[in-house]
Amino acid sequence: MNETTRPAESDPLPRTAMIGVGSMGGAILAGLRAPGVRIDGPIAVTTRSLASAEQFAGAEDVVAFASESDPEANRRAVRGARLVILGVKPWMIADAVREIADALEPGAIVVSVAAGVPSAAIEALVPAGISVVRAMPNTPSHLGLGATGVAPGASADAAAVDTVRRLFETVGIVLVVHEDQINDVAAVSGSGPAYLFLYAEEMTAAAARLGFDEDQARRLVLQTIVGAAELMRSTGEDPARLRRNVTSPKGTTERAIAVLQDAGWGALFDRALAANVQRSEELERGE
Ligand SMILES: NC(=O)C1=CN([C@@H]2O[C@H](COP(=O)(O)OP(=O)(O)OC[C@H]3O[C@@H](n4cnc5c(N)ncnc54)[C@H](O)[C@@H]3O)[C@@H](O)[C@H]2O)C=CC1
Ligand SMILES: O=C(O)[C@@H]1CCC=N1
Repeated sequence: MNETTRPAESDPLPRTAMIGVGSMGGAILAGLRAPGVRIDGPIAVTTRSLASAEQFAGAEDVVAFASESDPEANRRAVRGARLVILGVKPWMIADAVREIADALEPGAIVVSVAAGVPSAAIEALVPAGISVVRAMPNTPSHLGLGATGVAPGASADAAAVDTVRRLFETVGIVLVVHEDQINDVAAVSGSGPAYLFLYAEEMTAAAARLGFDEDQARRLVLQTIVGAAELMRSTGEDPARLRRNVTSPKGTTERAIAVLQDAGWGALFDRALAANVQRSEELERGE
């Protein structure tokens, strides 16, 4: 596993197209549109609805095509692109790839962010010479705070991996992994923001039950999460040590932590991550 971080300055990314701009594609797109990110030409995107495409009207850095009103939208978007990001749902990937296959530029790189779609399934549908790379990003990419696993398919050489690594470094940190680890990346960081949001929901609800109003509860919980995350990030300290700093012997935190640990907190994460990986494996089997 090989981790890299966002570079201060690098060559422009090659011309890029994105098929499907939903939660994940939209987050990547927002990250790519941030000041300082340099791309060779406007990013071509396709949305399903015309209304979604119209939000980009007048933008200089994005050209949008809507597939509901233009049957050629996806093919138009990928023409001229050296880098094509597939941002549709896993079960739509095969149809999308069949649709664009013969419009792809020779030598283009196709990046799929879909959970549970092996690179080989995409490689079987594209012309020879196209490189397929899998990526497993997460939605904080929107703010340049993403964590992405990148795994080459058999068709991708080191240069293709490097280009995709650079793409995702513009929106956060990147781990280059073997494809057999990509489901694990999905379980940890791909889905990870949702676990944190669930924690925030539950903490806010519990705080409200203690008597805080909704706004007070939200502010206390949000600032606690942001502050604790920033403390971890800025000090680089082991979270166990930071936890011990909060946990006075015979104090209040100790009692609460004991409740969480007695409830099997650690084992619960093992089960949740295993369930996540299992779901990726089901998607691989088309279930
Ligand atoms: N949401 C997340 O946090 C993450 C999602 N992923 C992967 O990202 C992919 C997309 O997931 P989401 O963004 O959550 O789904 P989504 O439903 O929000 O986005 C998919 C988008 O594709 C569009 N679309 C569908 N068919 C299209 C077509 N023929 N032409 C153009 N656009 C089309 C839809 O209108 C929608 O906006 C999935 O494969 C998922 O496994 C990966 C990592 C994290
Ligand atoms: O829930 C999903 O299937 C996708 C993959 C990782 C995060 N969201």
